Amino acid sequence: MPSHRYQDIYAKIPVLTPDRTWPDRRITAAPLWVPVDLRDGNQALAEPMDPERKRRFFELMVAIGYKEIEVGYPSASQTDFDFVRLLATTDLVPPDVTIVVFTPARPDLIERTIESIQGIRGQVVVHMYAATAPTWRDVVLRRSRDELAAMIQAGAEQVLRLGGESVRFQFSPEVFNLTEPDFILELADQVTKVWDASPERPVILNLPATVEAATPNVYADQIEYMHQNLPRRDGVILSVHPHNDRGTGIACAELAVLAGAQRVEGCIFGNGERTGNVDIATLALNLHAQGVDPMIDFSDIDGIREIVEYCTRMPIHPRHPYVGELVYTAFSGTHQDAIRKGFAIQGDGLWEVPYLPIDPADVGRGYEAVVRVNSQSGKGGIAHVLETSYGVRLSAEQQVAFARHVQRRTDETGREATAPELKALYEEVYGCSN
Ligand SMILES: CC(=O)SCCNC(=O)CCNC(=O)[C@H](O)C(C)(C)COP(=O)(O)OP(=O)(O)OC[C@H]1O[C@@H](n2cnc3c(N)ncnc32)[C@H](O)[C@@H]1OP(=O)(O)O
Ligand SMILES: CC(C)C(=O)C(=O)O
Repeated sequence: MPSHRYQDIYAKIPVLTPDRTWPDRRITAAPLWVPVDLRDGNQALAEPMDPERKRRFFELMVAIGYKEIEVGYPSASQTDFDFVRLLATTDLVPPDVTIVVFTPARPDLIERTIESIQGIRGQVVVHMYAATAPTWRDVVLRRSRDELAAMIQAGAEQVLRLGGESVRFQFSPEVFNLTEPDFILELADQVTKVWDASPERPVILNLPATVEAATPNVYADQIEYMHQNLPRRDGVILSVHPHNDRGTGIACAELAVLAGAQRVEGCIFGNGERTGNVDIATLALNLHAQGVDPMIDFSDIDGIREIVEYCTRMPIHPRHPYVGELVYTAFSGTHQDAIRKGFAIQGDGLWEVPYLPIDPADVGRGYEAVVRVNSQSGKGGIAHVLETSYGVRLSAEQQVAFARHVQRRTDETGREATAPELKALYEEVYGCSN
């Protein structure tokens, strides 16, 4: 492998160490979740969502409890523009939900963005981004730091001038995690000054790991450094936007919250550019599994999944945390045995069933699929299936003996033995139907 072609983050930008407190903290409350499925998720799809899909997705997000929703990139396409107009001219946005629209720092596109939100009731966040990392500055925008700072200043002023009282401002320095920290602080100072950021009218400073570039502890340090050094900190909502290039988007988001982030952007099941945006369902249900109210209702996770799969036209992997078809299922004998014993003593109190981090019923799943039998299974699992599916109780000796029959059959076929197949085999072996 030509690994010599790559360098770690320390060779690229200064990574400053904060007065580090995040390793000793705990997450005791959910941050503000902001889904970007209709923008970052949508821009990553081979077939972007049509108006009907956008609307269904939006209604889903409102129904499960999101309070701030990025609804699109109105200057990118007529579909996006028209969707924002639909929200502005109907009562689809409840009074307690704030919508966010996304724009680059280009005067014509800012103008078009502001045009799209005319007439929206309540507050709207205009989210402006600009690439600030050295490679993007040099290669993509071909602007010096000063030129870029001037462009961002002009964009922030334009949004303020055109936006009116109900608009709030969000700024994202793109590829924050690969931008020099002193430049981020300079830009943060600039935009919060333009907007006169205050607790009453805070500016959202969103610090994206646009492309993951280091271990999550580095991102946590970068976020905590900002948390401790940002100018007008009480007038800033510190937001993060992790992607998943290294497969550590979840860890980055969780450590970032420990490090001071108040708001997290992501997509429900992690759709998004390349390997995806951070997965908000996993983040939220990780909190639920630690006894913290996630503030989003995932009690019908399969209903949510159906809509997300329809809108994105992408299937969800069977091993996907919390929602995958197989994530509450054990095929292996010792796991099945432990689950069965756990179920036998589980009451209404604290959830203590081994190998099941949460009760599947919390997300609307039944218990039928918890134990499935194949050649890796043992007597406990087989007995569990017969008992829960058919009320057939095997004695201890029968369990041992019947498991040998099942083992022979599953070794022969190489397949799973379904509950009806186990019942048929039981009848074959014991010559009875109960
Ligand atoms: C990390 C992110 O997710 S960023 C969001 C990415 N999302 C999208 O791109 C989806 C929607 N995009 C689009 O519809 C189009 O790209 C548009 C309408 C925004 C712009 O379209 P076009 O004018 O055709 O330009 P194009 O798509 O080639 O974009 C590149 C131009 O934008 C400039 N640009 C890129 N980012 C920014 C920014 N944040 N602010 C200002 N200009 C920018 C580039 O420098 C380049 O300009 P140049 O042609 O003068 O070199
Ligand atoms: C927040 C914006 C700029 C974004 O989508 C990203 O950086 O990934």
